[in-house]
Amino acid sequence: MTGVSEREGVTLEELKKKMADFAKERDWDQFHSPRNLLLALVGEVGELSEIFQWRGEVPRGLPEWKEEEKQHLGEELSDVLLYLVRLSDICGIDLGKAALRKLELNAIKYPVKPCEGSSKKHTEINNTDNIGGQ
Ligand SMILES: Nc1ccn([C@H]2C[C@H](O)[C@@H](COP(=O)(O)OP(=O)(O)OP(=O)(O)O)O2)c(=O)n1
Repeated sequence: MTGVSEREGVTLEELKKKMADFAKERDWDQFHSPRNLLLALVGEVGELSEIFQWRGEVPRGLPEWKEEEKQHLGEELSDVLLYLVRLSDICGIDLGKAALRKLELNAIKYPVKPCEGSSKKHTEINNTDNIGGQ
């Protein structure tokens, strides 16, 4: 597609505003209800999954993928992000703040020492252990 901007440092606030403008200009606020947005989000997660479906595990950075395939991946990831941002906005959740808080909670739930090198769920971790490599 031509005339599509590519810029670094985009913020959630900016995406939120652009989605709100996009919907308003089209008189689509009526369709952007929490439930509709959630279903749209899940649909896009399905489309994202299809890209990886049947490929088996793929190496980080997707070195074997064609440029068109990576562009398609970027589009589906963006659909997921945009619906997530919009859903959060419509529900009155500040997604940036909520995500920062969640990161802090994650750090408490998964302290470095017992979790290092382990993919165990927090419910299986004994804080007095240094599990290492499990
Ligand atoms: N009611 C709608 C419909 C679309 N969009 C926006 C958000 C998504 O980023 C994108 C989704 O558009 P499509 O439903 O056309 O889905 P795709 O872009 O994935 O196209 P396709 O399903 O043809 O692959 O458009 C929106 O905000 N509200």
